[in-house]
Amino acid sequence: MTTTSNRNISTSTVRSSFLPFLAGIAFGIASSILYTRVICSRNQKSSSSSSSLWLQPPSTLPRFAQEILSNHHHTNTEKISNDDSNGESTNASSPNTALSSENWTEVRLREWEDLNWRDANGWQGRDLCHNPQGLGVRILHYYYKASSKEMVGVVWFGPHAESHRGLCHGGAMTSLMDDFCGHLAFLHSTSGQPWSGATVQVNVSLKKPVKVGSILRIIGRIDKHEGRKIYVHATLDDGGGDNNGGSSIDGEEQNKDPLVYATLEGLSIDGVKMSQHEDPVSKRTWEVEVCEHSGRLQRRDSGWKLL
Ligand SMILES: CCCCCCCC(=O)SCCNC(=O)CCNC(=O)[C@H](O)C(C)(C)COP(=O)(O)OP(=O)(O)OC[C@H]1O[C@@H](n2cnc3c(N)ncnc32)[C@H](O)[C@@H]1OP(=O)(O)O
Repeated sequence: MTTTSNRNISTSTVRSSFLPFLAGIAFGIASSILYTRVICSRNQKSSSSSSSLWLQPPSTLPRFAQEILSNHHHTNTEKISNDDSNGESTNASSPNTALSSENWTEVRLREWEDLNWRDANGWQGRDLCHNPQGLGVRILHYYYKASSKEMVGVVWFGPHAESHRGLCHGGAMTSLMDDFCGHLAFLHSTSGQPWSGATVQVNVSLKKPVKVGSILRIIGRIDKHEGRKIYVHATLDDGGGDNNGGSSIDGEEQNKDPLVYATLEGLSIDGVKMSQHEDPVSKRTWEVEVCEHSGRLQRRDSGWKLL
């Protein structure tokens, strides 16, 4: 009797303490499934949507960039000779006005765009600023005007340019300035060849932090060409207009002074040969042509004709 009742007591005790335990486990499993399915999928969604935001520059460029792209549209081959005339300089501080003067050519190097050609012709990696798949600082376009020795570029600061919490590394801005100084000097070089010269000084003044994901403008000119020394001044800014968030009370866009993020005083030495290669690629020259697809003037290296 005693034994049976003890058994009953112990069975019911076990039942009463085991059931909540089982229920607890079931609840735990259900919660973890719920967490995995709902919370994690939400996290995955947000991380994938935020990362996809940053994999490419935005498809809609700011107004200054659209102006740059539309204002250099030419089809008249007569402009090619004008473009090469080394005329007097224009005011580099009003670039959008200068852009409408019809003498800008898009600068294109095959090694920036044709990655198979690049790999087959001695390059060993990807360009720091011109890699079409690059996620750091990426120059989307360069336009050059020989008559005023000016260049303007559209630049995207991608996710790999980040330093502290959504802000870009000063080195990303400085890399951009180095590239700008070098290529402007190459375009102006007496040799008429890409990569002819070397940048020896890049004095960059960082004025304002650049946010990751920004599209900015770099604009500059050759200040002086003394002997082999080419002095370059450039400004990284937001292009003015509506890019700094300005709009008038009636909603119309205001033209504001551009916000300046950095300035450059650079020096390149003309004609320095940094590479020992002696082949058709190293003998390329700059050629100005009307692009058969867009009808736009382009300053392309002659390597596009090399098989
Ligand atoms: C074909 C492949 C080309 C690749 C090009 C790559 C594009 C680049 O811009 S590379 C970017 C990084 N830059 C570098 O790595 C450059 C490193 N520097 C060097 O290799 C050497 O300094 C080099 C080869 C440029 C020197 O060239 P060299 O022909 O000997 O010039 P050098 O005679 O020393 O100097 C010429 C003038 O520039 C001046 N100068 C040279 N370096 C500097 C400097 N850092 N700051 C100020 N002035 C300078 C000299 O004082 C001299 O002035 P002056 O004529 O009044 O006496």
